[in-house]
Amino acid sequence: MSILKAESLHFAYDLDKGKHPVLEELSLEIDDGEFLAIIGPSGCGKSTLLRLLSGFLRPGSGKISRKGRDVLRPDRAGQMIFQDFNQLFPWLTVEQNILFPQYRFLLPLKMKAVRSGDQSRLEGILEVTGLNSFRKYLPHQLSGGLKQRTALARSLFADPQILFLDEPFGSLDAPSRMELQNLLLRVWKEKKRTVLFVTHDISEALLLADRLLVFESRNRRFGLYDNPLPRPRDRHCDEFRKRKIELYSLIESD
Ligand SMILES: Nc1ncnc2c1ncn2[C@@H]1O[C@H](COP(=O)(O)OP(=O)(O)OP(=O)(O)O)[C@@H](O)[C@H]1O
Repeated sequence: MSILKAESLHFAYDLDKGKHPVLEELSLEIDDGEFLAIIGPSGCGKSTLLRLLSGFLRPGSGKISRKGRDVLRPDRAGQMIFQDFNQLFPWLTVEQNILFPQYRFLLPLKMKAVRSGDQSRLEGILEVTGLNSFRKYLPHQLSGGLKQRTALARSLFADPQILFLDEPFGSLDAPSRMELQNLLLRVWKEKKRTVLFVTHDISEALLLADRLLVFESRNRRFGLYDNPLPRPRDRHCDEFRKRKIELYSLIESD
């Protein structure tokens, strides 16, 4: 069943010297529980598309709907995570950061104010994201990988239908990146959420996604491709390498 639908999207940024067109005639339907990666060269419009689909931007023309209802603004059904390590509140601990979106009216946030249902959900999320022993840490005491884990945990706590991830692991070193890729896959399988994932990294897209939206060049062409690789995926096998080369040639074919 489809959870998110974009129909004939057009989008241009307004600049002093006129319009800067980014997307033209983009239509897309995303299934509930699907993992879609969005890839393409720098500046092709990946983040813009994610911001449109999540309601942070409005299209110039065309329509976006979630389960049949127009998407007119961001809401809790969709949670966004960015590449930036500084998306946490520096004065709140890991667990307070996770709780904050639901308890922001209760500042200063006392843990005893947390409802028991939320407390057990928090424990589950700290467990699945491996953050239990860091729950009392402040963001400045965390590595980049732990900060991104906390951002993911916070998004999960809001219990979204869709996770919008904009290069969330882009600033991490290779081992932390692999660790978080595995964590995301685990969470995706366990929680059965829809994931839209922007990345520069073709291997990362092939490793994670069911389907890929590939901006093939800077002139606003795109294609949708199923990822036939069976899970769990091995990035060193011949089939993986072959698909990677095919995708590279699509992106560079301009
Ligand atoms: N707020 C803005 N105002 C004007 N132009 C913008 C704005 N944000 C992005 N752009 C331009 O729109 C185009 C698409 O940007 P976008 O960030 O969506 O691309 P991207 O594919 O995500 O790039 P990258 O991979 O480098 O992050 C680029 O040419 C960019 O310079």
